[in-house]
Amino acid sequence: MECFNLSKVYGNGETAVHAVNAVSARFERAQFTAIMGPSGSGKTTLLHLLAGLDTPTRGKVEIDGRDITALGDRELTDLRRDRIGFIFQAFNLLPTLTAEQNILLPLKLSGRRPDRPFLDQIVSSLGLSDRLSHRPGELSGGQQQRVAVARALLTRPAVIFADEPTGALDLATGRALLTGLRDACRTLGQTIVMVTHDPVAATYADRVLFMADGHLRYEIIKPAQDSVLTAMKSLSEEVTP
Ligand SMILES: Nc1ncnc2c1ncn2[C@@H]1O[C@H](COP(=O)(O)OP(=O)(O)OP(=O)(O)O)[C@@H](O)[C@H]1O
Repeated sequence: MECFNLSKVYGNGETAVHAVNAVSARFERAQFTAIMGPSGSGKTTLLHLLAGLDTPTRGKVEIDGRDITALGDRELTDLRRDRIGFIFQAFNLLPTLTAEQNILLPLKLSGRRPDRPFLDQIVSSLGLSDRLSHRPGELSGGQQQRVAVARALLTRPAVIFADEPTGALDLATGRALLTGLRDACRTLGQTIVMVTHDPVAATYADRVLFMADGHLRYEIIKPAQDSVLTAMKSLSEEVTP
């Protein structure tokens, strides 16, 4: 996946906000990228533009070599369903379906058959085997989050987008989730893009992109906690006069 000169402006005239400003970046296959930056720096907006959930004011996004900003609504919906996985903080599970039905729903909607051995592998690696018949309301926050991860992985999407995926989880569950994402990236070749405020979560990624005021400012390859903290500190000092 790649984006070129991507910009998003909200509003116009004096009140215009350049939420994302001329961002170009490449996200390789099997690469796990974390996006960090101060509050309001444009992280979520960038994620939404990359995922085709929002349309840019300028620039373009290519997934699998296709310019998604040039697609019609129908094609974009198909692409999102078939090639993109989402893990958001509000897990978007359907309350009336069981965990298993929730996991299988995207495949069902696209008329594809589930790969049972693959489903079993994902479910057991996420520790959900004995929870499949539960409805979301009968699961803990961490379990619901893992159901959302299983649902995202099962379709074998080209790219998985995660917005603060560990935000609502306790430490151990959060770490398990990040390990699961990193393993999926390695073994299934998925591209992962994750917005996070947590410097420890960022160290699970292959690289961290730092945003400030809508711009991409730094890139750290193979992030360690101290290099991430140093970059965060220097950005927040720039932003807070
Ligand atoms: N729908 C919108 N209309 C107007 N302004 C918006 C809209 N969405 C976001 N913004 C503005 O764009 C800027 C970037 O917002 P964004 O949510 O992308 O930041 P963020 O880095 O994800 O922040 P946080 O870490 O607080 O979640 C902010 O100034 C925000 O107020």
